[in-house]
Amino acid sequence: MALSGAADRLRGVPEVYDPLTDPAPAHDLRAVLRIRAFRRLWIAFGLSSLGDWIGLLALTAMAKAFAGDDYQMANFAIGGVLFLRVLPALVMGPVAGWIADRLDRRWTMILGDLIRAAFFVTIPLVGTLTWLLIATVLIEIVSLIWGPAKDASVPNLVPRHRLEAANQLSLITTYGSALPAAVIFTAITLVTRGLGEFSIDLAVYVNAATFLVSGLAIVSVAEIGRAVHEHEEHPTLWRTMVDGWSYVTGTPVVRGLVVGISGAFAAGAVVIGLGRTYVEDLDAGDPGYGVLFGAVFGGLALGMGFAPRLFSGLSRRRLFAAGLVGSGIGLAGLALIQQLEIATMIAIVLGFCAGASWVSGYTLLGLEVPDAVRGRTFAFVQSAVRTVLAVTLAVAPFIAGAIGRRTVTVGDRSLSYNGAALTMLIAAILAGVIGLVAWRQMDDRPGVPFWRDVRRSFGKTPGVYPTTGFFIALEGGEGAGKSTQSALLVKWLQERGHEVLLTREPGATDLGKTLRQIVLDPATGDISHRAEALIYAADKAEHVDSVIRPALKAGAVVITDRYVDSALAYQGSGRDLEIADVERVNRWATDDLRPNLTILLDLPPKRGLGRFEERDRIEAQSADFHERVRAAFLELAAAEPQHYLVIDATQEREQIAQQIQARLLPMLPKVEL
Ligand SMILES: Nc1ncnc2c1ncn2[C@@H]1O[C@H](COP(=O)(O)OP(=O)(O)O)[C@@H](O)[C@H]1O
Ligand SMILES: Cc1cn([C@H]2C[C@H](O)[C@@H](COP(=O)(O)OP(=O)(O)O)O2)c(=O)[nH]c1=O
Repeated sequence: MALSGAADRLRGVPEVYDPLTDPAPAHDLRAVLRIRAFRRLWIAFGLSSLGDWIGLLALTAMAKAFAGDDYQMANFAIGGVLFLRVLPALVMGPVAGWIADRLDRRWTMILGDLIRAAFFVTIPLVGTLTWLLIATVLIEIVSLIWGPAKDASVPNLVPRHRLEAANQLSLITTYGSALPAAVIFTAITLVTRGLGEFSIDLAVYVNAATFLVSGLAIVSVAEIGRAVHEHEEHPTLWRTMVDGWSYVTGTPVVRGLVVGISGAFAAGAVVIGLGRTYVEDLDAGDPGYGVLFGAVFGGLALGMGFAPRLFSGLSRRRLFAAGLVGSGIGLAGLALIQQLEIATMIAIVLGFCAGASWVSGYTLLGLEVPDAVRGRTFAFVQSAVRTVLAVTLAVAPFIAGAIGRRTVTVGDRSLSYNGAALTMLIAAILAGVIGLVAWRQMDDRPGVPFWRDVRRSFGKTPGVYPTTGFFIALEGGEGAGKSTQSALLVKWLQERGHEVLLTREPGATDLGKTLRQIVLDPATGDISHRAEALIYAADKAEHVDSVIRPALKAGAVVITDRYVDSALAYQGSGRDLEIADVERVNRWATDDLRPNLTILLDLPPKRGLGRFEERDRIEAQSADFHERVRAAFLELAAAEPQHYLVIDATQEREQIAQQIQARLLPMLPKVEL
């Protein structure tokens, strides 16, 4: 890869960026932005989001201006705008997804942006409240089709393992643009204060301009394409809606995700909806509301941006559920602790948890749902989320108002509470319950304690992935078929023109042979577990330094039969050592060099050991030992699916080989012919 790259540079051929061979870790946001098509979509989308927020601020301000001085009228007008913004989603969310799935996604987005720009321009030109409300509905309908078209295109632009980072960026952009939008809006209205109503008109025009530019930016993203429907009959609209609904409700994982994503959203919305009355009860007024609002949004952005990386030891499903429970706990904290400074900090944590949940939920959904129904499903989620938003924003203050402020006296103790706090407490319980249900339904690591996963997240290094050559590790228990598959793999790679080096641990170097002799000979007897771990680690250090790294540097595909995961599984989980300690030693020994792909051949230990008769010192360990080893391998793979291929090794040799080839094909460096 590097050799051909260097040769290309010498010949003056510009190197084509290939996202599949980019060695940057999967969560690297910059790596997604290196993909040109996605970058353009992202810019367009960022502008649309910015416009959306400016539009929200400008239109509410304008509605108030149209309504005049009457306080109640002004509230109705503002309420009307907010309500009409969510109404279309409630009525036609699924239909919008159906339409988005049928249409060319690129043209849907381009036209959608241009139409929205045009509608926005007409609002100040016509200048009546009625038209403002009608235009709001029309703009919202267009947005409803635009959104799913955008969401559904992302998986076609970025490789699977970068989908999470891409979705994270989308979400950060959606909510991150709220702040610059507020600044722009304030700046416009401040600067043009003397111009009266024109000042808000100007904000609306700026907003229209962002949509115009966004539409033009998408013109250049030719890769977006449309969903594949070639051999499919076109079902009726009604059928599609019923199918969409039954698909979402009939697939437990998808159903759990939709419920959970809505729950995360509701937790944030409760704070926004109740925030104004909540801070009033703290005697904090408007600035307090601003701070609380900012805290939730800030936390949300932080959660979306950093949670997956910070908690890299948690699987996405676990992060999703834990985020929900965390939001519930945060809400309960807000309800119980009525002091602005602490409440602000809790609001940040709450936003963070909701954001973490949301970004992992979206990512999981993108991975679970097939391309042909993705538009429909995302549309479904969006309408579910908007419904929840509308209901929460409308119902929460109502409940709070109905409860009012009360003081209960029991004996000589009196307890004061207010409606907003109590409503938050109810919402907290709901969010917590949804989170726990999601956890129970979707946990992909049963039996692994949550806190162990969390602890594992900290102190973890991202690892070094080879940028030249390609590094493959085969892992699995005894007799899983590693030697068999590595031989088949070598043959296949060589046929495709790759330079291949097959090696193994322990014992691939002179030093290694001696160490192997010591550590595997039954005559060695019982040695201290730490000594055993260090011998294996010493073998690895020599192996990486004198065999693996030089071969990778020369551009070869290196296949090793066992690597660091074996040490983590055998010495870490099989023995009584702390996995984290074994990991530190081995990361140091290998200079943190990690395989681009680890192929785990998973087999019940009995079947593997049954495949041969002799036993070395390790193979002779108890059945429990081998069960723990197997579980440890699976756990390692589950935590980082983008770097693993787990294969059911009870299958036929050929079948296994084909699955390995299919996964490797798009990842391998190009061969220079
Ligand atoms: N898919 C398979 N199904 C049945 N037997 C297999 C399969 N793959 C390998 N074997 C046999 O199982 C034994 C162990 O395989 P091997 O590749 O040496 O495993 P490992 O290197 O993981 O110890 C060998 O006798 C091999 O022929
Ligand atoms: C690389 C490595 C292997 N081992 C064990 C696993 C195996 O039982 C043994 C290697 O034996 P070997 O016969 O080479 O492996 P296989 O069973 O795949 O043919 O060493 C560790 O305990 N720690 C390690 O770090």
